Amino acid sequence: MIRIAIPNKGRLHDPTVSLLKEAGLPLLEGGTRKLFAKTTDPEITYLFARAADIPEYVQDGAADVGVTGLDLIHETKSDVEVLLDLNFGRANLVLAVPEESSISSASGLNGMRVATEFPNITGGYFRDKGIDIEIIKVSGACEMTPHVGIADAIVDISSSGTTLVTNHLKMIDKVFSSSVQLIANKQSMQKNGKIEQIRTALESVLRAKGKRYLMMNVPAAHLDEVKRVLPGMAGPTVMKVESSDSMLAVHAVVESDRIFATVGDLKKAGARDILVVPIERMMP
Ligand SMILES: Nc1ncnc2c1ncn2[C@@H]1O[C@H](COP(=O)(O)OP(=O)(O)OP(=O)(O)O)[C@@H](O)[C@H]1O
Ligand SMILES: O=P(O)(O)OC[C@H]1O[C@H](OP(=O)(O)OP(=O)(O)O)[C@H](O)[C@@H]1O
Ligand SMILES: [Mg+2]
Repeated sequence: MIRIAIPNKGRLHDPTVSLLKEAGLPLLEGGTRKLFAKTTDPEITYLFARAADIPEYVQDGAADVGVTGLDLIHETKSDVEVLLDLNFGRANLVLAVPEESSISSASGLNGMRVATEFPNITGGYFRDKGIDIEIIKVSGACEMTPHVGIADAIVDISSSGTTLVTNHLKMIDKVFSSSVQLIANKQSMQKNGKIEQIRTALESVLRAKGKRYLMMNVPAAHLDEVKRVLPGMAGPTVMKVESSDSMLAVHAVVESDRIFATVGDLKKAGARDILVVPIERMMP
């Protein structure tokens, strides 16, 4: 039996649930007030927990696998296996001071107070630089603290940067770069191959996200031109069209961000009836 801890609410909940569904492990019974949910695999259950608690749940074996932010894994100093970068929930922990402050680098904060929800990461950052500061631990609304005389600077999460601007703060350094990770308990890793299967399924979804499947008909006389347009990764696959002697069906996998240009070039090279299809999963 494998128990996977996933964020019960907050901004990580929905994207986590969607990704698991795409990987073939949908939540069968949901609802944010539930503690557990089943999936199509009888050997796997979901446990709903706060994103910040998941690293320790996984470290201690309350869950075998977890989905949570790298910042939370480091902050809690959890001893877990990081299996896969799930490539969403990207955010930076940044060092920021009031807009009007003359301080422009971490060293300018020697002897001052820094408010944060991440005392361990923040402490480590300043220690590594040999800068002595006092950490003020807060559990939210960190941006407010410099304006009410509680702190001189903050280390807080920033993604679009809007919150900093709204609160008249400016970033002076990037402290930590985070995104959501798949993690596992170290002992559970040895239990069976199920965790590796989960990792592979998620990886195959992520790999497919940046790709599209292209299908087209190509008159045989134009095949060489069409092949020149199609980037060299895999294929293309070329098949005879049964009803025609001179027409070929060509299939290829193409990077999503090259689709627009590639389709134009394929048309010019003589391809017709071009279809662009999303790919659900790609296994090597
Ligand atoms: N813009 C953002 N603000 C806050 N956290 C973010 C942002 N983008 C990504 N994250 C990541 O989300 C995780 C925090 O998840 P959590 O569930 O606590 O967020 P939340 O949506 O702010 O929940 P809450 O409403 O309880 O504060 C961290 O790993 C953090 O790096
Ligand atoms: O750079 P931005 O895109 O503006 O995002 C960053 C902000 O979002 C988060 O706050 P959240 O909404 O989670 O509120 P909280 O502080 O109560 O957790 C985070 O703590 C920042 O304040
Ligand atoms: Mg928050």
